[in-house]
Amino acid sequence: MTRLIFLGPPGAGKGTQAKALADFLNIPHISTGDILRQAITDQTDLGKKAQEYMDKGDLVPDKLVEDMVEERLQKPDAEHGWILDGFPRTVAQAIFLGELLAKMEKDEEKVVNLDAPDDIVIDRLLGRGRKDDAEDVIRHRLDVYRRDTAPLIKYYGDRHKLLTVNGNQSQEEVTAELKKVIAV
Ligand SMILES: Nc1ncnc2c1ncn2[C@@H]1O[C@H](COP(=O)(O)OP(=O)(O)OP(=O)(O)O)[C@@H](O)[C@H]1O
Ligand SMILES: Nc1ncnc2c1ncn2[C@@H]1O[C@H](COP(=O)(O)O)[C@@H](O)[C@H]1O
Repeated sequence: MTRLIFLGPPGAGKGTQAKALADFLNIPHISTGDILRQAITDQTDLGKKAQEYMDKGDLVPDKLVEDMVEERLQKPDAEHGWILDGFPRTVAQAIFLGELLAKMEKDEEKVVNLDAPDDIVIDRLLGRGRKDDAEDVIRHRLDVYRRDTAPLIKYYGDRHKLLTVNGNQSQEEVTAELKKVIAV
């Protein structure tokens, strides 16, 4: 059973790799950013609440994202594994997820830390062209990552759940390294 969490700065390639690996393993790729962007497109209550945070590159409040993830992980397609991309992003979210998975008796998750240097990820994101990929917003998202999300590397390392993969390689090389690392 594969339950993987992808950690890493914006632009490290989490979405790209999570999608490739989820297709390969035939399990759902659950991206909280994708779910939130869809909610904005659909103009749901959640989307309306999330939009101002996302446009600025700030984190959406924990409770909104936690409820969304709890609902998603209980869907039938998530029964036999998943890859979570973009969640958790704060220690509070990690504690929430740990308790949720323990309650669901599915708490043998592993965490992949996919890293790449700032100059590389900034270049990649400028080329991606999403609404929140303007340079000032990218730099803010990197600051938010360092302040709120990077502490999760130690959090999961302390719990012996952390695997590390170098995101500063070609997409094919990263995929190959990932497959090797998750096989151990
Ligand atoms: N190994 C790679 N080499 C070069 N470009 C890459 C690589 N991996 C991903 N990219 C490109 O970099 C951009 C960002 O990748 P991706 O969306 O997967 O990152 P992310 O970590 O999910 O970012 P975010 O957290 O901002 O959503 C995309 O345009 C993608 O095509
Ligand atoms: N786990 C999350 N907590 C708070 N805010 C989140 C979370 N996941 C996504 N967001 C918001 O969505 C954008 C884009 O996320 P990507 O993972 O880069 O697609 C992010 O900046 C937050 O505003």
